[in-house]
Amino acid sequence: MSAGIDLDNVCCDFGTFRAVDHVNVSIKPGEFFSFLGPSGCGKTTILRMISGFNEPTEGVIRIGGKDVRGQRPNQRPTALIFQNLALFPLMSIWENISFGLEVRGVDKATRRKKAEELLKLVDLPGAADKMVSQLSGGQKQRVAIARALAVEPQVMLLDEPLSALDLKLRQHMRAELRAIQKRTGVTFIYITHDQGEALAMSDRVGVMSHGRLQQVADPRDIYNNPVNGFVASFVGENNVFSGTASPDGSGFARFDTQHGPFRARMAPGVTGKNIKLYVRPEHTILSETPAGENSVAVTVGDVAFEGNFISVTTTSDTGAQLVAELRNDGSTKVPATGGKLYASFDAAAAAILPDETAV
Ligand SMILES: Nc1ncnc2c1ncn2[C@@H]1O[C@H](COP(=O)(O)OP(=O)(O)OP(=O)(O)O)[C@@H](O)[C@H]1O
Repeated sequence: MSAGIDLDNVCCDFGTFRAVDHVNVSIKPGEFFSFLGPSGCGKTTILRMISGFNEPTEGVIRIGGKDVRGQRPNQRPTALIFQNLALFPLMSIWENISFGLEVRGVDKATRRKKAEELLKLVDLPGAADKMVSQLSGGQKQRVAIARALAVEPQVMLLDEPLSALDLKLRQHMRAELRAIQKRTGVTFIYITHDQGEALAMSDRVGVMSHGRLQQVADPRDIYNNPVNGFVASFVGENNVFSGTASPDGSGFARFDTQHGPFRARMAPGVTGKNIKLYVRPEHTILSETPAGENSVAVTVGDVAFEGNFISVTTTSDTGAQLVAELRNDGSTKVPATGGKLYASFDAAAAAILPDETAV
């Protein structure tokens, strides 16, 4: 069983400081939803309000359609997993997993059976009688998930559970977590400041800044169609230009900058003083002759070999820095530092966006 969660105009104040500011989102039953944002943007506070450790100052939280205001954490159908797993070192793995059931008075044979089922689910069959110290970091993480699932929560709340693991294991655990979520069908709400993690695992991502939800969309849309400069910059890299836009009424605009005029996408309704043009390094092309519109003469600076791509930092004659990422297919021509080239980008691959716009 899984439940949906509605956050309806939710605010959370600590004294005069507003940590969560009018957050509105409906998370569907069985969805893998991530809150993504920098440190201090209010992610943990949202999770704590859903689990009942904090109450909203304003607004309503519904779990499975029911207003949960006033319900204590243990009365809510949620389970919380932290980075710090707090497994019991003196208990075996199966005892750790079934601890919540023991507290509820479930008999030993049923507990053991349930623990073994859950160990299969998290891909650790045969680990029941091991001790915590005999497991690797990733295996401990799976035991923590099994322990949380043992009490059959309708919603799992995960607070940066992978951040203590090394990079390779973290990447492996992304796929594992996603698979466990799909197998159980339980709603997962995951918080992280790691964009790769959020994009790789989630059905939808909510990007947060300063307590406000900036955009809620599926990972592709977050990356390909960020609604503002904050989302564009937090999720991926960009070349950024300041300037003045003149929309042409067809979803594009001329953008006058000190480096010359450009053309880029501009959604209707985009206004504000702090609009800028954003284009991703992988959409920035280097060529020996100007390549149509949005072309700037540049000098090649740093060339960094990153394995699957080559990152080339260039500077225009007017002082703009443009980074181009060239995909390494084994025969990619690597530009020489000091070389004179043209950097260009397609108008459809660039977007004119405001700084921040909360949803
Ligand atoms: N109990 C509290 N009292 C006062 N301020 C708090 C309290 N809890 C959180 N805050 C503040 O609220 C803001 C949001 O904190 P929160 O822990 O939700 O951020 P976060 O996005 O989860 O950050 P991190 O990724 O660093 O954990 C921060 O500025 C934090 O200092």
